[in-house]
Amino acid sequence: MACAQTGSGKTAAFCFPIISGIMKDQFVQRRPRGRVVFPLALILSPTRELSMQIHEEARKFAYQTGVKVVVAYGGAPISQQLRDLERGVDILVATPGRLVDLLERARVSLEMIKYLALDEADRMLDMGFEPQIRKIVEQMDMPPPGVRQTMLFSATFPKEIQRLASDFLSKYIFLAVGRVGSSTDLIVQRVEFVHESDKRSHLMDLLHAQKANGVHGKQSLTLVFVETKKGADALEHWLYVNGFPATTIHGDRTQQEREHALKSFKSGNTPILVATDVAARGLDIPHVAHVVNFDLPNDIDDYVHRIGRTGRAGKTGVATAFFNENNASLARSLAELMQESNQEVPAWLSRYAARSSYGGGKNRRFGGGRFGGRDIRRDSSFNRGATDYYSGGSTGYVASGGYSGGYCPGVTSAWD
Ligand SMILES: Nc1ncnc2c1ncn2[C@@H]1O[C@H](COP(=O)(O)OP(=O)(O)OP(=O)(O)O)[C@@H](O)[C@H]1O
Repeated sequence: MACAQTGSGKTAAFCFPIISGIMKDQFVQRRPRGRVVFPLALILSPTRELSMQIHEEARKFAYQTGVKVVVAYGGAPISQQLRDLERGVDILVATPGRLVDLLERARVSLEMIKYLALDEADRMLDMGFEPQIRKIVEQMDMPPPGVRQTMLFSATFPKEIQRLASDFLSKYIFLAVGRVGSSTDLIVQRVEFVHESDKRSHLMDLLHAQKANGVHGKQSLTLVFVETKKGADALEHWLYVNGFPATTIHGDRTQQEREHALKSFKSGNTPILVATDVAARGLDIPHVAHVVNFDLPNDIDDYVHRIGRTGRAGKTGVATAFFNENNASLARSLAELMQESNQEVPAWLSRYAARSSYGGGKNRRFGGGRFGGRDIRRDSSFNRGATDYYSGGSTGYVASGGYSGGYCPGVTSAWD
């Protein structure tokens, strides 16, 4: 179970060990049985675009190794994906829905899986995805934990989800770089008080100011997050008629439209992308200079992922949030997060924070101890072998700004 801030390079952190493991152990690739294929590794991610991105990265990393990487995701014709699978697959990158489809059609068997990676693991295991993940991991033919190696990666890891995740692991190591759920201080975070009715004109002011400062165009893209699909379409249209070429990505658009929008944004043809949370996690788009939370999410972890679309791989970025009374339940967690990453917290936000209590909205990570920012096995309420795990007197678990890990006795850490 591994946590590190957005943009810090988690994709490589799970891809390299998988590729290297496959090469080193020289697993005998099982020949397809009829039309069934037997991948050795499975990487699951919550969105189609993220699966595509991981596939592209993994293919680069596997260049000339002979390790074959194939992707399968929904919304695209299955026939091409089946043909790709038939050409051979060592690592399968997939979204859960399409994978279940392939398993039910008996075109993929998980019998030979040695490595299972869940990217954005907390999202994969929250309400929406848990049944599909359980089906894939526990009810098909995948080898049990211990026989396969399971890796869970995310920048955030709420307690409850850590608990759930432990079902898929045996004697696991918890690794955290920095504080779990924190945002990188490469991102300058600004929060502005904007009434609902003023949001559009405020956004327009921001965009005009950006333009005046030369921060506009191909080299400095702006990503605007809104709450609803309808809201995304409406804002895109409004921006367009007001002279700011924009495009949009959300769940009601066809996959082709989504891919086209992303391409147009990446290339700078439409330097503004209006998106729902479907674009919040994992997407690595160079030159995103500004993330605007036009509508703030209810969950602070979602905020962390959204702003993490900028300030990646050592680059700096800016994130602006429009806050008003409707977001009061987020005030406390937002103020704490900002403080933690050395940001200036406006006095009015601190006042909101002082008035509100934890547990508002869907602030899962405040379900108990602050930030859920550590290995839950250290909590006395979690008894499943907790003492055994730590009787080795290992190191601290999550140290702010440093590396830390919790180990089972006899397990060596990557940092030793
Ligand atoms: N060692 C490295 N040196 C330079 N760039 C790197 C290195 N490792 C990763 N990168 C680059 O950093 C960027 C961010 O990596 P990646 O997308 O894996 O982040 P992440 O930690 O998965 O973020 P998120 O939590 O948002 O999914 C990518 O463009 C990647 O190519």
